[in-house]
Amino acid sequence: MTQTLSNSDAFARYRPIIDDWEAFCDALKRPLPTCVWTNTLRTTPERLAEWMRAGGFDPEPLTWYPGAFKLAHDISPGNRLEYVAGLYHVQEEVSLVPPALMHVTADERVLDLCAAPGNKTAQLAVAMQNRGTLVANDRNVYRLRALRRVIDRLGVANTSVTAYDGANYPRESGEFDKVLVDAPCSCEGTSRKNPEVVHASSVDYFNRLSGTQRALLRQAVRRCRKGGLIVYSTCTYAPEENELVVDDLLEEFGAHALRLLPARIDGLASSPGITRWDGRQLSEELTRTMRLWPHQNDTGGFFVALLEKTAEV
Ligand SMILES: C[S@@+](CC[C@H](N)C(=O)[O-])C[C@H]1O[C@@H](n2cnc3c(N)ncnc32)[C@H](O)[C@@H]1O
Repeated sequence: MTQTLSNSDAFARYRPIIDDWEAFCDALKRPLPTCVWTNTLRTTPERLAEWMRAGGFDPEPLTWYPGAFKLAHDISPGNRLEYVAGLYHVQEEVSLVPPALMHVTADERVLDLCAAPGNKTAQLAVAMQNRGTLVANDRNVYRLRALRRVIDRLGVANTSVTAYDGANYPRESGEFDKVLVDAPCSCEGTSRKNPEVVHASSVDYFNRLSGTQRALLRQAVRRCRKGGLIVYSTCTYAPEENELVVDDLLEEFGAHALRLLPARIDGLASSPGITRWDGRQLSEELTRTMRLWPHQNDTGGFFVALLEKTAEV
């Protein structure tokens, strides 16, 4: 007989670190709203909102992210001509957070180390207004095809694509002002749209993934210039893949070379990262990281750390 594992059973280990367990469980039972953002290379949020209303959508502007709109969960915005014409992109609201914390500008050199299928690359390229240099890397060449389709549709022209193992990203690529590590993870935070992730999770699996995650974050720090920023993110709850990874890297590089900056966004509810897990005491600095639980903003779940490299390593 197949046993059905409910979300609340699977995630019970997180009960002590969730501010409102009942609200968390209720949120997981609800369908996930859809979210779109304006491609400001091609149009304005006002015109996009008009087209959406004319098409029978009821776009609700996100207060914390200019040009993005929440739509009802049963809408298919990927079927519209405006989508094909690259006037907007469809992306889960909480997935907008890591690039938003990077505050990229048009004169920077930016590396997206785990970029496919390109949602955050597209967001960064548009935020840079198609200027500067953006490198989108992923070791999976099949997933890179999807990334190319996304950036072509949106008219992105400042992005080069590479297919290295990010853990060995070549030194010859030079230094970057900012590096994003949107790491491969156990994806627990996507259970509202992919219920099967609940069955795949185990502490062994988290620990296996965390080896790759440490290696990717380590290389991101190396490839970043002194004074530059690194964002580490996952769409999972497991502390083994989040605070524990960041804590290890803080210790490895030392306080003189790497420090956490507060990861917070006005208008977006979040919780601070944890400083104790499974008997292990972590750096107090970890409270500067950001946990986004599904019930806080009616989204999926995410973890984000914002790091500054303060010395050559
Ligand atoms: C969470 S997904 C990235 C999602 C993407 N940032 C976006 O917003 O569309 C993680 C990606 O990491 C890639 N990946 C896994 N191991 C990698 C490695 N060692 N080096 C580079 N990319 C890797 C996977 O192929 C996958 O595309």
